[in-house]
Amino acid sequence: MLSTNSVPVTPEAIRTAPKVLLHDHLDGGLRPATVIDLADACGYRDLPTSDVGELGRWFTEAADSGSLVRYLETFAHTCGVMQSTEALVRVAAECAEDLAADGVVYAEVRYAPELFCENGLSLDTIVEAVQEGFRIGAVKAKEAGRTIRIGTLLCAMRQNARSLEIAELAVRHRDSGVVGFDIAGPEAGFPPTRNLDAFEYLRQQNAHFTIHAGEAFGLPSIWEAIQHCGAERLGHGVRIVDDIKVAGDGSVQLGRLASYVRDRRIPLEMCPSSNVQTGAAPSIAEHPIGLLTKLRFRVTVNTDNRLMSNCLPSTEMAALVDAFGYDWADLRWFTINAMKSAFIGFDERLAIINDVIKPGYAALMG
Ligand SMILES: O=c1[nH]cnc2c1ncn2[C@H]1C[C@H](O)[C@@H](CO)O1
Ligand SMILES: [Zn+2]
Repeated sequence: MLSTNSVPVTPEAIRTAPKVLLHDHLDGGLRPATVIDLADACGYRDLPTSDVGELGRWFTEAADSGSLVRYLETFAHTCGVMQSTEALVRVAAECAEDLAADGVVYAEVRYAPELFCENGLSLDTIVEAVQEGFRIGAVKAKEAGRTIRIGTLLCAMRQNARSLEIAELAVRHRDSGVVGFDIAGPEAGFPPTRNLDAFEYLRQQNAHFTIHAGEAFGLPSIWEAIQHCGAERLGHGVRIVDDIKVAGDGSVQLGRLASYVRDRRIPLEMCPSSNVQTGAAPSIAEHPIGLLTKLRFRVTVNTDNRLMSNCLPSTEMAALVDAFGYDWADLRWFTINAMKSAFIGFDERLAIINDVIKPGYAALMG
């Protein structure tokens, strides 16, 4: 029951609420002005425009293609300007600052180190530069009165054959901020089972991983990710609705895979705006997140790519409030779901839930 002293659930108030982000790509979250600065500094000449406003709009429009493969083409420009340690440090620092300014208290930010080797940087140097950037950004955020903790996920690209090497890199850096592993890139034609050796290695090492699955391909991809590979979480996972039947009278029947995902509390890293852009969902209002939330799957709300979707964690939540009428209790539920599902240790997760998230929402709920 909400108190009469409850703060109205406005976009501004949502920005102040504590939020947890599990699915955000470093190379999909640059500030447009930074893309232009970095392009100038490194002599990258392929940007479609050097006007900050136009470039921001270009990324959103180009990503708005209805296809994951075309959406992914826009990353050529961000990765193109991230080929030096200076650029990586800057992008990571700004990422931490931007997320903290939006009220994020814990974020897992991911990227594929293999995409930043064009000028000869080693994979280890790349990871160290990004960690340094996150450290600097968190310090700057602290100076601005915001506390943020960032964990890093390393992605291997599905179309390349480097996943074991990247999994080993993640384990090598596990004590300096890398908390897990993922596979990203085109889903159709690149099933997660192509990377079984990497997943086997990670499980042997007691390491954590999530898998992009059920975004541009359906149930077989989700089933393989969970039952063959052992994914702890699903990146997107929207297509799990293909295994749920809603009858005309509103009664709902879950298939075996959907039941398994819900029963095992497998976290769904849902990214509504990104899904509308790639065609995985027709609109925010018709996004499966509404049904999955009603059915109490372990739903979390994420940005995927802040630059390509022109979004922030707070604006994704505000869009859901608009579409589904969610209140503070719902937003707190998404946030606690995400914190419970993070890849950092139990004691740290519990401390953030009890000391930061619950008091933050209590203040808003009155
Ligand atoms: O939503 C996505 N699905 C699959 N791959 C993605 C998505 N968003 C970004 N990526 C890719 C492009 C990036 O270069 C890479 C690593 O962050 O991950
Ligand atoms: Zn993603």
